[in-house]
Amino acid sequence: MTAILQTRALGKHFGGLSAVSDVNLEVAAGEIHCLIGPNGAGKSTLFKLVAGTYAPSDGEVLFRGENVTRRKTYERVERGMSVKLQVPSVFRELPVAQNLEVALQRKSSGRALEREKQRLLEFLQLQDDADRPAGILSHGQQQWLEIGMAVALEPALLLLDEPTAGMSPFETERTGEMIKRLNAEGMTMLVVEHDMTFVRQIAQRITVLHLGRVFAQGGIDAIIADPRVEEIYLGKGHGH
Ligand SMILES: Nc1ncnc2c1ncn2[C@@H]1O[C@H](COP(=O)(O)OP(=O)(O)OP(=O)(O)O)[C@@H](O)[C@H]1O
Repeated sequence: MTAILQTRALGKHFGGLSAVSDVNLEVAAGEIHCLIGPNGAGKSTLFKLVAGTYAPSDGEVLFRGENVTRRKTYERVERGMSVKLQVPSVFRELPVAQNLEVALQRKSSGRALEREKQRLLEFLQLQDDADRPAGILSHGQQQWLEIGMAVALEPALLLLDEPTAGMSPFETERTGEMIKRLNAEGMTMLVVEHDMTFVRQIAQRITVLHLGRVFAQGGIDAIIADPRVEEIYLGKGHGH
């Protein structure tokens, strides 16, 4: 397995609270890797450590073989990471197409940019909304637009924090299809997600966090069949 992303004994504490401890995560090039776990397990904190939003208290982050632990988010983006956070942060006043242009300008210009913009609008099924302000799109469409803006950077690794939060089952399923299509084209994904139906739809490998630590790791079938994983979701794992 070639790991595109690795964390080594990664930890983050906030004062006396250990949000993430001793996490060794490996994301293989080409896979869709989901990060799951009960509320407060440390998923968002780990995500922010990988993205460079937080500096770790302990340990290292390696991306494409390079130690990026001290690198800022934009430096990680320059090296091929792209991040979509949980809350959509599109430019609400700007038309949908122009939002994509802003992102595409980092990689292309002229006719190539135009072509790529059309391709993305189609991919996101937002062609009919291209000239409307992004702020009037539905919540789900805004999430898609933001995925499109992250994808515009042509990342090797796309980080998605709860991409289906607030979506209807129909929108959730379509989001899964989009993610699988991007993955089939070669993009590696690390996805934090609560919705297990969605995780089943997309995940190839899963890391389960519990109380800030890696609780289980493996293929989707093994994780779903693991009674210990079910227990922590039911809350029985607490206090031991
Ligand atoms: N900025 C912060 N300052 C202090 N404590 C924090 C901070 N961020 C997270 N925590 C704490 O760290 C722990 C892990 O939180 P985190 O948000 O990473 O978990 P999570 O698995 O993403 O949870 P959820 O599924 O509810 O989003 C929690 O106890 C949380 O209260």
